[in-house]
This record gives sequence, C-alpha cells and structure tokens, in this order.
Amino acid sequence: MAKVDAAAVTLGVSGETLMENAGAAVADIAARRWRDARRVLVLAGPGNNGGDGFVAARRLLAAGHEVRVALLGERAALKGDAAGAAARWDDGVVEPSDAPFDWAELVIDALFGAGLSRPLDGPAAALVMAANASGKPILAVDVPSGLDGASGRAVGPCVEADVTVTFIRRKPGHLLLPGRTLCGEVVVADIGQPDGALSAAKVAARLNRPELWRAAFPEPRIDGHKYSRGHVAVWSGPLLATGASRLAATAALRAGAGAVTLVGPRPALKIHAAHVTAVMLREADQKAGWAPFLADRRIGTWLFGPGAGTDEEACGILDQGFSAGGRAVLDADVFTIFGGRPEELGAAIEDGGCEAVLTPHEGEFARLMGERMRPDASKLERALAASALIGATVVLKGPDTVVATPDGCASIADNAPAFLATAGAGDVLAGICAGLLAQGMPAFEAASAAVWLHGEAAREAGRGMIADDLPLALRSVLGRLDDGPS
Ligand SMILES: NC(=O)C1=CN([C@@H]2O[C@H](COP(=O)(O)OP(=O)(O)OC[C@H]3O[C@@H](n4cnc5c(N)ncnc54)[C@H](OP(=O)(O)O)[C@@H]3O)[C@@H](O)[C@H]2O)[C@@H](O)CC1
Ligand SMILES: [K+]
Repeated sequence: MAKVDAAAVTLGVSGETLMENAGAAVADIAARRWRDARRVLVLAGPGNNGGDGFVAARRLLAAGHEVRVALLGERAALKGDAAGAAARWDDGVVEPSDAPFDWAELVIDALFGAGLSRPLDGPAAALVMAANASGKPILAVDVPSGLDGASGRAVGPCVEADVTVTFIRRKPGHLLLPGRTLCGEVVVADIGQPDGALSAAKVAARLNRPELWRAAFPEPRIDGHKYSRGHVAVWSGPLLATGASRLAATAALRAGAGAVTLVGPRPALKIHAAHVTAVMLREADQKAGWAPFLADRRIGTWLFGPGAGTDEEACGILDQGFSAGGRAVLDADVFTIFGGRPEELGAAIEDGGCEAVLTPHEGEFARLMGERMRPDASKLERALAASALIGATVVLKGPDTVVATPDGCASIADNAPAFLATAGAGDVLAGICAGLLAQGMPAFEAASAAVWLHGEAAREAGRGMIADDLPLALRSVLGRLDDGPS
C-alpha cells in the first residue's frame, strides 16, 4: 500500500487527498451503519491512521454528531498529512486515560494501521483494552489496532472490531485468522486512487472467488465423452479404512470427472462394492500394484493419501504413482510418509514429471515441513515457501485455506462455514480437486475452485452436515456457477 500511495502521488493524486477520502469513507460508513449513534469517540494514533481518524472526526462533527478525539501522543509530534488533518480539527483532544467510553455510542479506532511495527504496550495497550472492555461498537480504520495486516496475527493486545473499513484492497490480515475474526465485517472503500496506481504493487494473493478461476472452469462439451472429461484413479485404503478414499472418489465424479476408479486390494473393493455404483472398481494385483492401471493412456490424474496407510506397501504404491507421472493429488498419509522430508517429496514429484497438488491441514503441514518454517511466518508465507520448495501447488487447509503455487500466486478463502471442520471433509476436497484437474483445469485454478466449491457445498448442506453430504450438495453449487458472479 505504501507503493500504491507513492504511485498515486506520482500520478497526481496527493497523500492529503487520499487521506481526506479515506477519512470521508470512514465517516460515511459510521453514519450509515450506526444511524442512531450521536456521540462518537475517535481514538487517534501518532501516524496516518490517526490522520484518517481526524478527518473522520471533522466530517462526523459537520454532519451533526457530537465527537471527541482521544489522541495517543502529542499533537505537535504529528507529521505530514496526519499533522494537516489534525490542524483542520478545530476542537481539542483528550488524553487517552480520559477517553470517554461511557459517554460514547460508537468508537472509531484510528490508532494504528499499516504502520504497526511492534506489539502494543503501555498507554496504547491500555487504550485498546479499555475500548474492548467498553462494550461499545467499534469501527476500525484500515485494520483493528494491534493486528498485523500482512499476516493476520495479533502479537499483543488488539482491538476487536465490529466493522473494519479498509482502503483500495483487502490485505491478507483481513482474511487470515485470527485477523478475520478481529476485523468483524470488512468494507473496502475506494479513496480516489488513480488508475494504474495499483500496478505498482505486485499483488500475489487474491481473495478466492469464482472470478479468480471461472474462466478456466471446465465446461462439458456436447461432443465430449466420459474419457474426454478425464479419468481419475483413486488408491483405496485397506479393508477397514475404505471410507476416506470412497469420499474422495465420489467427490471427483461430482466435480465433473468423466470416470473415477477406486483401485486397491480385493477385500477393500468388496466393501466399496456395497456402497458405490457410478464409481468403478479395479483390483490391484498384489505384485504389480496399480502401475499397469495407471499406465493406461486414459488415466491422467491419480489421487493418493486418504486412508492409504504408511506401511511399506503404501510407500510402494505411492512410488508407482510418481513413476506414472500425470497430475497427482497428494493428501493425508503422504505427509506422514514424507514427514520432515519435503525436499525428497519434491524430488519424487520432479523425477516422475508429475504436476502435483498437496492438500495438507496445519497438522499435516507441520509434520511434512518439520522445522523449516520461520516461527513468525504467516500462513500465506508458509504456503508459498512450501510450494516453492517442493515444486507443487500447496493447499494449506483451514478456515482460511491458502492455495499457493511455486511461482508465487496465492488465493485465500473465507467462505468455509465453521461446521465444515468434520471428519472426511478433507478427503472430499482432495476428490473435488482431482476431478477438476482431470478435466484439464490448471492446478492453481483447480485447487482454488475446489476450495471455494467445498465451502459453498458445506453451506448448501447446512448445519448438521457430514462429509458424505458434500458431494451431493455440489450439484446445486455447480448449478449456480452458471448464474454468474456471486
Ligand atoms: N493507500 C493507503 O492505504 C492509505 C493509507 N492511509 C492510512 O495510513 C495508514 C498508515 O499510516 P502510517 O504508515 O503512518 O502508519 P500508522 O499505522 O498510522 O502507525 C505509524 C505510527 O505508529 C507508531 N507505532 C507503530 N507501532 C507502534 C506500537 N506498537 N506502539 C506504539 N507506536 C507504534 C509508529 O511509530 P514508530 O514505529 O515510527 O516509532 C508511527 O508513529 C493506513 O493504515 C491508513 O489508515 C490513508 O491515510 C491514505 C491512503
Ligand atoms: K486502526
């Protein structure tokens, strides 16, 4: 944002104008969201976030509100645009310790934004804790004070906002947890930044929405047939662990793959046979494994991991997958097999000439990566670093699932409902992903689409859903995709 700011100034829009527009947007949203709030307390900090607060204070006063400003730091110490904004505030300011929380009906948090450089302590921490304890509605300017907008982390005390008004674009911290919950509802306001200013920032991460991948989403062709829609091979778990691979296989089919085959030992297939109809079954010869099947020219995509096990036999089957090449979705037990050895996983993927998508949750990710990650790295940074190290698309799952590619693209999802955290849901996600890859969707788009569809399917199924419900719920979600952007 600092680069965008600088580019805006070069393109003829001053910092003063941007700040005026930012403060105006805050005042406008405050007045519209809290129509009945007459008494507004603005908490202003020592930088430009505080400057936005002074602009909002002046505008709310002009609109007929009663406004008080509590300033952290000395008025004379304000610099640049913030000093200008404070100079146009004709009233006085009060000390933070005198901030009239009891009097206020709305609190505007303009203490710290993008310039937060360390955990809050002393009077700043006390003011943030008093704001949270006041029970009054809080509108945060840019980010709740104390939240790191780049990582979504709050290393010290942090404002818990009801609404956060940010500018130009969401920042990763608005989406990554715990940031998302500390922000409340996020409103993005334009502040008159000139066209072209945004290209100054290399935007690596995007919000996961259909607009991101819709153009690459596979459309069935009227002259197509089941094999032209892609064939997915899913390695089955053993006799007493077939459920996970069956969930994945069913999901791959629902995601539009033309054909899906569960491959495994006969005793496991007998269990599958009692459950599936459209999913095909193929016995893997005890010696030859699934290598002959994968060598079939129609199998372009294979999925290994859910319920697969980690014994020597499972490792051998996984090796056969790598040797077969093609597109691979690697989940669950793969991260135990390669625990602490991500470089070796990367080498196996590369040697096989595979295009791989890995779908670990946080626990599996930690197991796979061992000690390699900086402890303070954000989820976004960790997913990008692992993806670059391994040479595969990484789907780091959670309520804020990040999809990252080796060339530095990322998406962050915010649509998964809390009740999606349930047994088997991850297997369904891996299956959707495989189903989309099999239809030729590029890995980043396929993985991002799978994550979004998975979240929407859970919403569609509603509370009380279990993983078994998700594949069927995909039908309505896919149907709505045709209705245009949501
Ligand atoms: N294009 C845009 O996006 C636009 C952005 N705009 C706005 O500008 C905001 C960014 O402004 P900013 O860069 O001045 O930083 P800001 O957050 O006010 O804080 C810096 C001050 O806080 C201090 N400080 C830091 N940490 C501290 C701590 N823990 N405890 C105590 N002090 C601490 C730090 O001191 P220092 O670290 O130097 O000692 C410095 O004095 C942005 O969020 C948005 O609201 C709009 O106006 C226009 C367009
Ligand atoms: K703030």
